[in-house]
Amino acid sequence: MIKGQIINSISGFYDVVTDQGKYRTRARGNLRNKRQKPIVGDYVEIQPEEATKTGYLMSINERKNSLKRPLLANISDVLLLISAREPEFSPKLLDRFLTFIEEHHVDIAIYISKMDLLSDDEVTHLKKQLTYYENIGYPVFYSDQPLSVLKTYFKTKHLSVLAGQSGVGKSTLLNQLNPNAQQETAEISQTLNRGKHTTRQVQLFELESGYLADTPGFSSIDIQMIQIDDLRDCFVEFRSKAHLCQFRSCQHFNEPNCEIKHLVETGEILQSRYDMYLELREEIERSRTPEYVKKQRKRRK
Ligand SMILES: Nc1nc2c(ncn2[C@@H]2O[C@H](COP(=O)(O)OP(=O)(O)OP(=O)(O)O)[C@@H](O)[C@H]2O)c(=O)[nH]1
Ligand SMILES: [Zn+2]
Repeated sequence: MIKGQIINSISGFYDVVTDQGKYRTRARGNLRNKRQKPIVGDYVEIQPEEATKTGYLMSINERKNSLKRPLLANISDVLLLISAREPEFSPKLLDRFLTFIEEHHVDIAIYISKMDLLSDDEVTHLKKQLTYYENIGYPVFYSDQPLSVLKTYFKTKHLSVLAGQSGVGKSTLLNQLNPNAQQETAEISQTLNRGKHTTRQVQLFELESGYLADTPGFSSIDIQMIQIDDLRDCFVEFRSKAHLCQFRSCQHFNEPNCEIKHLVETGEILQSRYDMYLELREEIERSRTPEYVKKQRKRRK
């Protein structure tokens, strides 16, 4: 029996990378009976068949975390791509994305693409805007920096996920980081066209150390599934200062002696971030999904 990690899943086959190479495996019957469905990112044990580099997937280790869209386990961080232009940079959109991703309890870094479309003044302005985000703890990268800066960051990560709206440059960046990516994608599509009932989960691409996941479908921002009481914790700078509020359960809304509201007044917390918090609260309140249903769905995760 050997240990490895699933890096690809196509039509019931799981490609598992181990110290001894890659094996194309199938889930063993007992896994299926237990209704344990392996997903990309899972650490597993396999029974290898050396001659054919195939094997059986015998067991799945407990997951550190998991995402639903894309379906992935054990991710180390999300690299959120936002374009400086085309589509135009919007702090509101950035805040929405951050909130939505924070809800999954993963590390987040920000990458600003298409910096070449800005004038020098616009570059200065945008970078100034983003220092706030760096100060609250998000690493920020820019497409006008050498790629080596981003590569150094990835050296500390094992399984990263690229996220962002359509057209921001995810594929472009992926191809810069891994020049084989385009070819790998083409090969996978070819395999898929040949199969009949093909379902593709998500594809991992190799980086110098670790993997990067391309994410079809991570572009929608489904704020509605966040429970209203959890929303405040999706704002990192609120989270780190909330212990200074008078009430532990403070929602930073209309409670007295709220440190967060105080910090908004002094300018230490960005007014636009606080406004977004209120906006999202309202959106969640207006959503038709009752809180008890969300709680149930959350429990099932
Ligand atoms: N000027 C400029 N254009 C870029 C940059 N990055 C990407 N683009 C262009 O933006 C367009 C969209 O890029 P993609 O890499 O396909 O974007 P994507 O995020 O993968 O889009 P989806 O596949 O729809 O999710 C393409 O025409 C790219 O050539 C950049 O840094 N500068
Ligand atoms: Zn408060």
